[in-house]
Amino acid sequence: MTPAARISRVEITPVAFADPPLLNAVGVHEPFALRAVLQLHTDSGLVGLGETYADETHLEALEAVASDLPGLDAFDTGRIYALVADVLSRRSGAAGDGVAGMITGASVVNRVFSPFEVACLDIQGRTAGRPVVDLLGGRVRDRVPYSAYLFYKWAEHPGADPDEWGEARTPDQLVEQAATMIERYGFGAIKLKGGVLPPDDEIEAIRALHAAFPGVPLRLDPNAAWTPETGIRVAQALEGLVQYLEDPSPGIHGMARVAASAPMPLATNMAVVAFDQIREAVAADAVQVILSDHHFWGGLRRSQGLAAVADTFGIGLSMHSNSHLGISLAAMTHLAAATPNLDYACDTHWPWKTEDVVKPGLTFIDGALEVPAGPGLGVELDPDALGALHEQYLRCGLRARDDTGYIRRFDPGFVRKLGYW
Ligand SMILES: O=C([O-])[C@@H](O)[C@@H](O)[C@H](O)[C@@H](O)C(=O)[O-]
Ligand SMILES: [Mg+2]
Repeated sequence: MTPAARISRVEITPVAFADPPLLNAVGVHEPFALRAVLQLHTDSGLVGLGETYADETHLEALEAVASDLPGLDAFDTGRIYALVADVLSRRSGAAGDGVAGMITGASVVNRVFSPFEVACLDIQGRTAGRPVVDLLGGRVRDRVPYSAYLFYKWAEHPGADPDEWGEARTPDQLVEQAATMIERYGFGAIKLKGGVLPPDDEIEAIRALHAAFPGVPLRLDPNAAWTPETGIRVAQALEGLVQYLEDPSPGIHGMARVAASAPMPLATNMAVVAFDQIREAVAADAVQVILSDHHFWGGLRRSQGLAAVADTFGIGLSMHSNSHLGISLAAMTHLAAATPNLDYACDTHWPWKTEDVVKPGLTFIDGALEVPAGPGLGVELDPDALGALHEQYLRCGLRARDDTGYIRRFDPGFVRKLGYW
């Protein structure tokens, strides 16, 4: 019988890694993105890794759970889920939000549980000598395709040197950005983060990408910056040009109005971010693709639960990404490899970062990742890199993601674009 993997100690390390000035509907990325790295130690000397958001309210919730974990078995994730729910129910202000960019309605229990579950699966895999994908039902694909994630961006953070990507404000600059990303990683699908320029400019950008990369599936995601009327107009203008249109308008009802007249599927990581929102979305036929994200859907196994629900209702499944490091990329890859209906190329912010905490890094070939061979997640922490990025966290002074506050330092009249155009 497999020995128990008793958790003896939990370490939570907030880190900051350099992030370019990427624009979105609510502002611009700050010079550093924040993440928390979890290390679950067992009596037997194993260490399981997890990665999650690092906004202060989230860190406090993680710490509260961490102090109750020692003594539990890493195979007992059901019990650990109940413990997370219990710990959070006893904390005032546990619903503290502010972690995931524009994801605000997700379940706090699922968000807090997620990195612990991933770290437990890492331990389970290391104990059994098997990769995490095998604990999720085994691989249904050996290679997981990802998409090129394009952003409008400034050439540099104010006061800093230009970054290697340069400015992107015009269709030509976006085409150049896509060409570089595809040359480096081989991506076979392209997503453009929109909601930055007026919709007609973003339609032009998609037309330019379509002309430059014929046959490559395209997606546009304005993060609900448009009214439903505009969403319908843009959707019709993009007929035949995009694979899906992501979050054109706010809320389940806004999405349902656009969906009724849109010639392509609508995808979301904003209108449906928790299990209790699915019923209403299905009834309204508001979304045709859900972007899963194990960081807020409650870990890898719950994300597979989401996959089963999506399959039941004929809803497609893709994968969402915020800025992340290699532990999360490994977890995303194991999950996607084991989930049959997760068959769109996954999102990843990966090309935008230059620093990491794992070794060896994962390598994209032809736009896809091979499932790490394992055991567990198949990535190892680099203690020096972890220490350096933790120092960077301490020095940089950022304690929560605030794209709006940052952009308003340079553009005081900036307005967040929710149902704006
Ligand atoms: O990082 C960003 O700017 C993205 O806009 C991110 O916050 C979103 O959550 C995400 O990428 C999305 O697909 O909506
Ligand atoms: Mg999105």
